[in-house]
Amino acid sequence: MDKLTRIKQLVGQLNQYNYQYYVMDQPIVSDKEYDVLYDELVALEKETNILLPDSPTLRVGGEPLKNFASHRHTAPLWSLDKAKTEEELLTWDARVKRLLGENQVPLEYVIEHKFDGLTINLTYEGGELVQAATRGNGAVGESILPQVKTIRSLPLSIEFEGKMEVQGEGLMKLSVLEAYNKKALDPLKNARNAAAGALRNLDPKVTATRKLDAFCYNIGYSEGTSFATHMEMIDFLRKNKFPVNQYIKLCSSITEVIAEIQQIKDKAKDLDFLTDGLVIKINDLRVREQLGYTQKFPRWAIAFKFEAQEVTTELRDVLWQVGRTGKLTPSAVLEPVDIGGVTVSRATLNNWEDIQRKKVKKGCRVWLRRSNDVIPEIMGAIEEECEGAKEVEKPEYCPACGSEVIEKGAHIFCPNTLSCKPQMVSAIVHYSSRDAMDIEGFSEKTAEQLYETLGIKDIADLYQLSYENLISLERFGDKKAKNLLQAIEKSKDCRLDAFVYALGIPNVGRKTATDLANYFKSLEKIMEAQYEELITLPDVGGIVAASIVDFFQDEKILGSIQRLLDKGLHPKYQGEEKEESIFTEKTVVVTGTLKNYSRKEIKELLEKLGAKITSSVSKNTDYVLAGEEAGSKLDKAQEIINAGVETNLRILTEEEFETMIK
Ligand SMILES: NC(=O)c1ccc[n+]([C@@H]2O[C@H](COP(=O)([O-])OP(=O)(O)OC[C@H]3O[C@@H](n4cnc5c(N)ncnc54)[C@H](O)[C@@H]3O)[C@@H](O)[C@H]2O)c1
Ligand SMILES: [Zn+2]
Repeated sequence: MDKLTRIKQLVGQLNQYNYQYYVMDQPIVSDKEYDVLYDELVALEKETNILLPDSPTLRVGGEPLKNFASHRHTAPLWSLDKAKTEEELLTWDARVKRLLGENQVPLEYVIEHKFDGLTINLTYEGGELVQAATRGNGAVGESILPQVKTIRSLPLSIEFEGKMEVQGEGLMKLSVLEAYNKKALDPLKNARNAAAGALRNLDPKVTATRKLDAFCYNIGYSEGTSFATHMEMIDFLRKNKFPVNQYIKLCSSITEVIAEIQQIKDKAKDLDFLTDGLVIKINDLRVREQLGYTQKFPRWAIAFKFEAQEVTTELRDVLWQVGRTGKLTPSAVLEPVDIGGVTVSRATLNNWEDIQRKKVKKGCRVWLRRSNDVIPEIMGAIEEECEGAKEVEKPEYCPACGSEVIEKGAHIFCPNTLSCKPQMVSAIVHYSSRDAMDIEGFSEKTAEQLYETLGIKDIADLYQLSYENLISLERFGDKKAKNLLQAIEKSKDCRLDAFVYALGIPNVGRKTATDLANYFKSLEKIMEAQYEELITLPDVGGIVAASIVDFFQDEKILGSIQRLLDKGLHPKYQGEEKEESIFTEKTVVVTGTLKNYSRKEIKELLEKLGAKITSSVSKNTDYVLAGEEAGSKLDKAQEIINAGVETNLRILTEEEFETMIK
């Protein structure tokens, strides 16, 4: 293909993607796929000097929708040039310095998050928010004032009275998106499009249901004030109570910028809002004026893009796997794809209902998102690319044992708890795991042998195994058999919390098992616990409480537990574990904000160290642990010490505390 043809093809394709992304808020390719084509176009245009008039490299964003009134911005809005590597960043910096020429001042740079939402431009006049608009094509956007007013963090009135345009990004917090998707009939695939789609919805009531947020980062125009630097401008925004993200870093060289990027790059995944990189800007606004703009970007700023955490790929198949509780979970088989530097070929689809809601079919292209290094999740299908795709069939029979399955809520179960192999094998492995009964020597392989060769169909059967049984198994010698028998015997004398965990109650992890043991102190009491009482425990919510109650109402389970007890199992409550420490029996007051502990964490740690925690300071207090911005309690402690009365009271900083417990 000759280059002109390819250029025409790319322009056509990218304009189509732009339309889907900017106008419809329904992208059909990932940003990564878009960027690859865009970069190819930029390179070809440079090489051939051919620039088609409708090339996306000449234009900002997309055209405004006719349904909204259009709004002409006083100061135009721009796109951002981007760098993906340190070299590209250095090239940008060199270009800036070259443009500034000889007698330039040393440059300062600010780094901010690059929020991935919808650009909003807010107009204030006489201290009131009078207009809000999308970026549109940079010169003209859509007027979306009622929609923007649903964002509670944006001020409707401010102190400053001149005319001013404030730019920011409207977004949906990731936790809000997750909560929304749990209930939504039509789950949202991505936080950016969720925010963009909500703000460009004609009905502000719909916008309000999405509970959007915003961060402001620029003043495009302001009457009667001027700022020397970006930092000054940001201060002004903060003073006028605009939502400004707390992260902003001032650097005095490009080397410092690069070091900072290295520092915070990996932390971006943990933020509660979507970002697609960082923005680096020259701090001095007069220098910005000198540098000016290209057709599309400011020359004084650049986006440093991170590796995408969202990609698209093909869903090839869905396999159903049977877990310990008999639940069938769908596991997606994908065409292998690189996501954030890792190649993945499997992903989670939570359950049958999830597959329906997300409208995914075998052969569809799907959106895949990776967060916090867990297994990536399929967010939804690209409906335009599901042609010829086949429905995922709802399993009628267990893939492992062939039993007819049953449905409970959104989930599908194999009811054959007695002879469905994966259920029994994983139940044995869980029961004997270190945090549970700690029976050494139970690999998955061994559990399979017991199931297949010895016909173990119930955990209680483990206590019936004989030396002859075990020695008859493949890869079992005298020593291995004896050790295993001994470990099984030893487990009869077990701790209550370990036993409760070993039972494998759905939604009850090790921590909850310990809490239950500490609270109820005996197996009988836990088995009889009522829902109302369970939910009074600190970390037990409705779902966990209901699982516990249901579990102990199941006849089969009660039978199993009884058989275990008949075999001589004796779960004992051992009392709460407390470490002997300098804090044992000491009275401690915590005040102010600690850097390394939340209130709950420090309370738990101190309790574990044996301290008594109280809330008011007196001369009988032993320690006041004072974090930042400690107030009246710290003053009171100081007073007591200064008064010279007889007291053991000591004030500790967080650092001192940490050295003491080392
Ligand atoms: N998937 C698709 O189909 C598709 C289509 C078009 C564009 N895109 C994506 O969008 C990118 C280009 O889009 P663009 O021009 O809208 O955006 P951009 O990536 O060029 O960035 C400019 C925007 O960044 C935002 N921003 C966020 N935080 C900021 C901060 N701290 N300071 C300044 N600005 C900040 C602003 O809203 C500004 O408008 C492409 O690289 C591509 O990844 C994807
Ligand atoms: Zn089964």
